[in-house]
Amino acid sequence: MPIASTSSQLVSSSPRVTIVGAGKVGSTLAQQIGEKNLADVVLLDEVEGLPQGLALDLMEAKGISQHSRQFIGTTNYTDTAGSDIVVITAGQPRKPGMSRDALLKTNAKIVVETATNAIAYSPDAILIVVTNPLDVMTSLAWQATQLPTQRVLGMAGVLDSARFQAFVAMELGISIADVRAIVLGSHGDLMVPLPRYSTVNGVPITELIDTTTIERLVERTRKGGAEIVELMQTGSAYFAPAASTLLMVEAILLNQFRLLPVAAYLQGEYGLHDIFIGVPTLLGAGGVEKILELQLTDTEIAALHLAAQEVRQNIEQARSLVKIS
Ligand SMILES: NC(=O)C1=CN([C@@H]2O[C@H](COP(=O)(O)OP(=O)(O)OC[C@H]3O[C@@H](n4cnc5c(N)ncnc54)[C@H](O)[C@@H]3O)[C@@H](O)[C@H]2O)C=CC1
Ligand SMILES: O=C([O-])CC(=O)C(=O)O
Repeated sequence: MPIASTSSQLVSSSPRVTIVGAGKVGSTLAQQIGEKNLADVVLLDEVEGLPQGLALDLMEAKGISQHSRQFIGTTNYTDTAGSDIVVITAGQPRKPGMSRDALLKTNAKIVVETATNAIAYSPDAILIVVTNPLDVMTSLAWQATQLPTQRVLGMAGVLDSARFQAFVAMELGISIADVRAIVLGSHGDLMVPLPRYSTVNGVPITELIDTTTIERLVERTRKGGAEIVELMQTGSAYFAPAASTLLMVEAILLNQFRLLPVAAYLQGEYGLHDIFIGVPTLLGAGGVEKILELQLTDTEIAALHLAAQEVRQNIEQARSLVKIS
C-alpha cells in the first residue's frame, strides 16, 4: 500500500541549529551535526546556490549516514527562524603569512551583520561565534545582539586543547583517548596552554614529559592554526574546528554540563572584567552555566592578562570600524 505524505508529517519538532557561513567550517559542521543525529540544520550563506546545493547534497547522504535530520540551504534569514543555536562561521579565513588579527577589518562587519540578522529571527538562541579573530568577534557579536552574556560563546579553547592533546599523544606514542589537555586565553599566539592541568589518565604531563619538550609542544599548539594554513596554502583548518564546535553544540542541545574551555564573558573571574576570553566553563542548555576558576600560578595569570590586554586593544580597533547600534 502506498504511504501518503502530508505536509504536517514533514514538519519537524527537532532542535534547530542555524549555521551562518556555508564554507569549509560551516558545511563540515552541518554534516557532523546530521551524522550525530543532533538537530535539523539551516545553512545560510550570502552566495546564492551554495547553501542550497550543500543542503541537497547532505539530504542525499542521509540514507547512507542513517539519520533523520533535515538540512535547509538558504540566503534568507526568515528560514532560520526559531533556531535553538546560531553558529557564526561567516567571514574570510586567513592566508599564509597573515595573523588572525589581520582579518579584523573584513570580518568585523560581516559578524555584526550576520549575528544581528540571525538573532532577530531567533531571539532565544544561544550564539556560538567561530569567525576570526575569535575573541574580538565574539565580543562584537554580543554587543551587536545584546543577548545575555551566558548565551554568547566563542569557539577556540576546545580546538586549541584538542591540538595540545594530539601533540602530547603523538609525542608519547600513546592513545589519545587517555590524554586530556586544557588551553585558556585568546585564540592567537598569546593563548595559555596549561601543562599542569593536562593529564594522561590523571597523571599530569609535567610528570611524564621534560620541560623543554613540553615547551615545544606548547609552541606548536600556539602556532597550530598557522601550521595548517602554511601547509594548505588556501584557507585554514576545518575538520578539527568543526568537530570542536560540534562538541559545544552537543553539550548545549543535550544539556550535558560538559567542562569545556570557551570564550566566555568575564565579570571579575581571574581578575578580568567585561571581556570575552577562553576560560573553563560548564556548558549546558542555558549556554555558559558556570565559569570555573582554576588555581593559576602568577605566571599563568600574567599570561592570561597579557592575552586579555591584546584582545581589548583589538576590540577598540574593531569598534572604530563598525557601527553597533
Ligand atoms: N575559532 C576558530 O578556532 C576557527 C575559526 N575559523 C574562522 O572561521 C571563518 C570561516 O572559515 P572557513 O569556513 O574556512 O571559510 P570559508 O571561506 O570556507 O567560508 C566562509 C563563508 O562565509 C560566507 N560569508 C561571507 N560573508 C558572509 C555574509 N555576510 N553572510 C553570509 N555568509 C557570508 C562566504 O560566502 C563563505 O561561504 C574564518 O574567519 C576562519 O578564520 C576557522 C577555523 C577555526
Ligand atoms: O588558523 C586559522 O586561521 C584558523 C583557526 O583559527 C585555527 O585553525 O585555529
